[in-house]
Amino acid sequence: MFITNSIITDLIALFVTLAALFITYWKWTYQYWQRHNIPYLPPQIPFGNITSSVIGNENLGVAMKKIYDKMKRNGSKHAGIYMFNRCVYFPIDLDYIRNIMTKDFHYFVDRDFYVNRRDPLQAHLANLTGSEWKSMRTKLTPTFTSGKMKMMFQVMAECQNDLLTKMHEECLKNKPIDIKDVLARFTTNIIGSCAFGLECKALEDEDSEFRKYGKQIFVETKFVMFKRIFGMAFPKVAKFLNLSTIRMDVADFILKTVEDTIEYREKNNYNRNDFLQLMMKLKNNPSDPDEKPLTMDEVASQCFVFFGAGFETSSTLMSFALYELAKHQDIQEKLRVEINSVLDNHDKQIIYDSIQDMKYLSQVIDETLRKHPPAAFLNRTCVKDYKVPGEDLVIEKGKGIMIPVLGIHYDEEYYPNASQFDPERFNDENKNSRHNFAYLPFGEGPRNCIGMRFGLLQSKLGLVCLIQNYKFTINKKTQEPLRYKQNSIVLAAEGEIWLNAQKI
Ligand code: HEM
Repeated sequence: MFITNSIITDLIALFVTLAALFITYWKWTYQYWQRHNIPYLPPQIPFGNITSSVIGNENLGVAMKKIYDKMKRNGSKHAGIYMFNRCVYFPIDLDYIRNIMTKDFHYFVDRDFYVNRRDPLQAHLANLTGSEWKSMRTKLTPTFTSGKMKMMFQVMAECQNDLLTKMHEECLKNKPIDIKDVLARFTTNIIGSCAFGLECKALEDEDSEFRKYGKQIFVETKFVMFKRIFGMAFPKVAKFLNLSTIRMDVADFILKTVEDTIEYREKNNYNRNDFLQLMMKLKNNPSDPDEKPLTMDEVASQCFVFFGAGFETSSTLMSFALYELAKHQDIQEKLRVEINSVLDNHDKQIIYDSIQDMKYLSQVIDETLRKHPPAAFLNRTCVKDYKVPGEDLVIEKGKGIMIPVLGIHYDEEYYPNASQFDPERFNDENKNSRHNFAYLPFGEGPRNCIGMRFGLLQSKLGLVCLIQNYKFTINKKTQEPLRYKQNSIVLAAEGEIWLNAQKI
């Protein structure tokens, strides 16, 4: 049934009508924050306030920092942004952020990421929501106490010999070192050993499967990044389209590794005090008889997130720390003096207690995480209508919340001369004089990073071992000023960090 005599004219008319409807609907959506009298920045159809990240070359965390800077300059305590046509609440005042992450946490229990639960390995702690998350978090928390960390330290420490051997080989080549790659191999070995009792051989073997698949988890194509952002903006459409954001070959590898290791342990009655053993207990005989045992997919999902979250964030932290230390030789030397003097008091042994005694090392790490937080933003979903205290605003159930970590970490009000690397910002006096929520590298509240102690410990171990033995300088292959990669979940340097290392 044609309206005109030409099918082409009819199709054009249909297209124009649909485009007009789409634009009208989008424009109407883009009045949401104005209707609620909340400060906002003018959005652009169709990507809203994230055009630079979707089609440009800008990391999403950096885009959020720019929004933070503008809104803060305007004196706003909070704002509203648009991701495609999704309305997202953007708190700026640190007390508002504290309320969301801790005091009123029960309104904001879930994250605001798109998850396709039909994909394998997606039932992990970081993705779970509501009561499923709470129950899993309670089960996994005992794995990460300081007592457990102290116990695991010996296993971690054994991995430093392979790190030093690798560094020795790299130095013999007389070429710049891609330090992130070396350190990601080191943390892959640690997490493989501490979590699964496996020797990953990522430092020794250039083609180690763990390194190959580990890398795949974080190498994001533009298309996968687009699907992630699209899924955040349109979770229902993404679910309907069954959009997948996981690499099936990586999922198959992890699933098979976990299945084989569990089978071996069960057949041989082999017990090891590690993360996998705890998972096996939750699968076979949970302590509470009313508790549903974990399925193999659930067990493998937790292993997957611990593996992924465990090696990439810490190796990123160490790489940025070495970058800053290479740029600031005085700070590098001061750290080396502390390391040598503490180790002298511990028979030159890098043990758990000696690492705890290194105060300046903690400051260097804190300052690195301030300047280069691996998670440049955090997010939450509002799970029931929430009245913002002191404001005439109710955040409706289902709305997303974006917490601009990178923006806060560079706010001159909290960190004067913020682009300067200065570990003294984290001495006791300066630390105590700042608002607690001005520093969020591990998130905050009940949903903060469960592996924080583990991540800090392995990063400290790696830095102590390297700074004690090598002097680092920047190689000119490093692209400066440093820019962050666009298609990367964890903040990473564009073009990698290339260092020269000289044996001491
Ligand atoms: C320097 C190292 C690390 C950094 C900077 C880091 C950072 C973070 C951040 C920012 C979050 C989100 C917190 C929030 O939303 O409030 C997070 C969550 C998480 N991290 Fe880490 N992380 C690190 C190391 C680790 C390690 C070593 C593991 C595991 C072995 C781990 C496992 C997790 C898990 C499972 C979650 C989700 C927690 C939940 O939803 O309950 N992380 N991490």
